[in-house]
Amino acid sequence: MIEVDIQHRLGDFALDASFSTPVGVTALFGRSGSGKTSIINAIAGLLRPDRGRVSVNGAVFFDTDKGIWLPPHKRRVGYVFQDARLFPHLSVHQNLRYGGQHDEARIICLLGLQGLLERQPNRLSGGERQRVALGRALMCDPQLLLLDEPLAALDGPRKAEILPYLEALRDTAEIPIIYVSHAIAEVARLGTSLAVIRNGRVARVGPLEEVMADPASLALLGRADAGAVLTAVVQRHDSDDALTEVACAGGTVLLQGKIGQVGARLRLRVPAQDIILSTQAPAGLSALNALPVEILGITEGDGPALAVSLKAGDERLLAQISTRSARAMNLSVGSQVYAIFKVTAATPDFGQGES
Ligand SMILES: Nc1ncnc2c1ncn2[C@@H]1O[C@H](COP(=O)(O)OP(=O)(O)OP(=O)(O)O)[C@@H](O)[C@H]1O
Repeated sequence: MIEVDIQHRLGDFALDASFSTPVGVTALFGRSGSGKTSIINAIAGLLRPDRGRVSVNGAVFFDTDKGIWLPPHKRRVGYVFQDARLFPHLSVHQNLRYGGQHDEARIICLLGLQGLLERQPNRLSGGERQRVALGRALMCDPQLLLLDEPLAALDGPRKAEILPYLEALRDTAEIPIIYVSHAIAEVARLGTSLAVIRNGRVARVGPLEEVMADPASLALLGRADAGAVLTAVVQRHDSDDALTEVACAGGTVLLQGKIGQVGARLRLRVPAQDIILSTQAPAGLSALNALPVEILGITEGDGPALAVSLKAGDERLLAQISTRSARAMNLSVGSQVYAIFKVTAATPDFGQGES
């Protein structure tokens, strides 16, 4: 359990953030300048807040009321930055061992570093460098891992290469991870909890699927980023049409290209703005996905759009439609409709599960 409650003034910027999240990956998501890095710097001890308290699994890092302040090196926190910050004169193996040798064999295997150990950092790709930085942080035996935009400097293919390693880390690590990002696709793929940071405050926090399916997320995350996350299992690949068929709680969904191995579990983010609602099963439409859903709620937003909360099996979808459409279609809570979307809308951005 991570418990954060900090207040701090940085020039004109006021940080006033509090959240508590269970073990897993807590994604801190927000625009540039919203205060994400300041929050994790306070957790790491690189920034000393004016007031507050931070504890991780019961270990108190600081508590201004009780006069507790642990210096950074006593917090056992692993920190990975956007740029890997490896020592250029040391080999990969020497870089890994710089802070410790905790669980070395397993970490090298988990991050696929076996073939890289004797290389110098200047002979690594950006993705490989980040894997080494992750390994180095883990070999210090941290009780908390802080990842500050670790993929931001990488191009699409390099992101695709490193994401499965981060997923493996999430699924096997026994320590909490805080993952800072302003890329919703990464957050949706890796997070277990989501804290939305706005103007130095935590605007919303909770289990990732719940926050992303909440109609309020339309205003909170913005039109381009709002959209619920479905869990899917790969059923088969259709090489003739270059499609992947996956099973979700609400029915079968088709994705573009060959995604994952048969049997692999995926997370699909379906953007709210990409869903079309229909009162009838679609015919004569090019969109290939049409899930039967029930309307759970219709929420007015700031503008002319409505957020429609949908039940697909035992999962949630979120659609954004115009007030005029809702009126013309006579939509109401309890209506059975179809959620229609193109294969591209649900296809993960970075070749999910290809490893
Ligand atoms: N030392 C400082 N003095 C004054 N203002 C600062 C200082 N450090 C950061 N800020 C301001 O605090 C705010 C939050 O910065 P922070 O780096 O925490 O945001 P962020 O969400 O991590 O942004 P990014 O995604 O761009 O890294 C910004 O408005 C920034 O300009």
